[in-house]
Amino acid sequence: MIETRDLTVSYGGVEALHATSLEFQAGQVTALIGPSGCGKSTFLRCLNLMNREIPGCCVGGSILYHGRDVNTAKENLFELRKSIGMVFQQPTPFRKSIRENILFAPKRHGLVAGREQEDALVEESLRAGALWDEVKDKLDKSACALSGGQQQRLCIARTLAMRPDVVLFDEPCSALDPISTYTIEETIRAIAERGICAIIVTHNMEQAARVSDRTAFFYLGDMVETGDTKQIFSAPRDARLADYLTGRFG
Ligand SMILES: Nc1ncnc2c1ncn2[C@@H]1O[C@H](COP(=O)(O)OP(=O)(O)OP(=O)(O)O)[C@@H](O)[C@H]1O
Repeated sequence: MIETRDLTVSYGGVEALHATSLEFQAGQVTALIGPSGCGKSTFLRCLNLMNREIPGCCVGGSILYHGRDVNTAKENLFELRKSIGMVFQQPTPFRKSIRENILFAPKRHGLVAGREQEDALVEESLRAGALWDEVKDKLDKSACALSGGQQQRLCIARTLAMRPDVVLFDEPCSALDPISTYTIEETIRAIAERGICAIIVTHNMEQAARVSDRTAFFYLGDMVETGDTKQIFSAPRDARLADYLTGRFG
């Protein structure tokens, strides 16, 4: 679905991510793990070309999305981000109603026409975000009145409303309590079961083990080891990964 080849990122001429080649499949969750500052978020942000908006940031190498290199100046970001959605660490609802949060991007892209289609998309997206039952009677209320966990699920639902085939999660649970975290992990699994490629940056090793099929470990700007999550956690090959998993650093 999406693949990087020799991807590098530098900020102001200093390389923060060294040549990284990784592949991500449809229907799988991949966790990106590693100590603070190792380049996980930098890597994730490349996949929907977000680093491009950071002054002084330079991205080299290839990002193949359905086999097409999107790391080119002519790539249409508006179109690309329709299919590669992103959920951030802090929930970022718009200051609008729950319903308008869901419909904002689909309307801009002309994906819905008429009340019937809008209602169907709102319900489908909120169900996929595991939020429908809690909000179905207050769709016109402000999204900002929801709890933090509900806001994050709304942001997931809003992303899914665009029917993306890749969803990037940058530490989506770090601001949430354990129950909200559990619900979001279940939602991420359900998203992958629908065939979406989900990629999650997390500091929480238990979360990576629970939620992901595959894991990639980053260290000081290098992608050091990748493999099936079970293997990574039970039989790490690289000594730095083994140390990280046993809490010797990070
Ligand atoms: N906008 C930026 N400008 C300059 N340097 C940056 C920027 N963003 C990240 N960096 C640098 O790139 C390196 C990797 O940072 P990045 O945020 O990708 O790491 P991370 O593994 O996601 O860390 P954390 O887990 O703490 O979020 C760090 O040295 C960081 O200082």
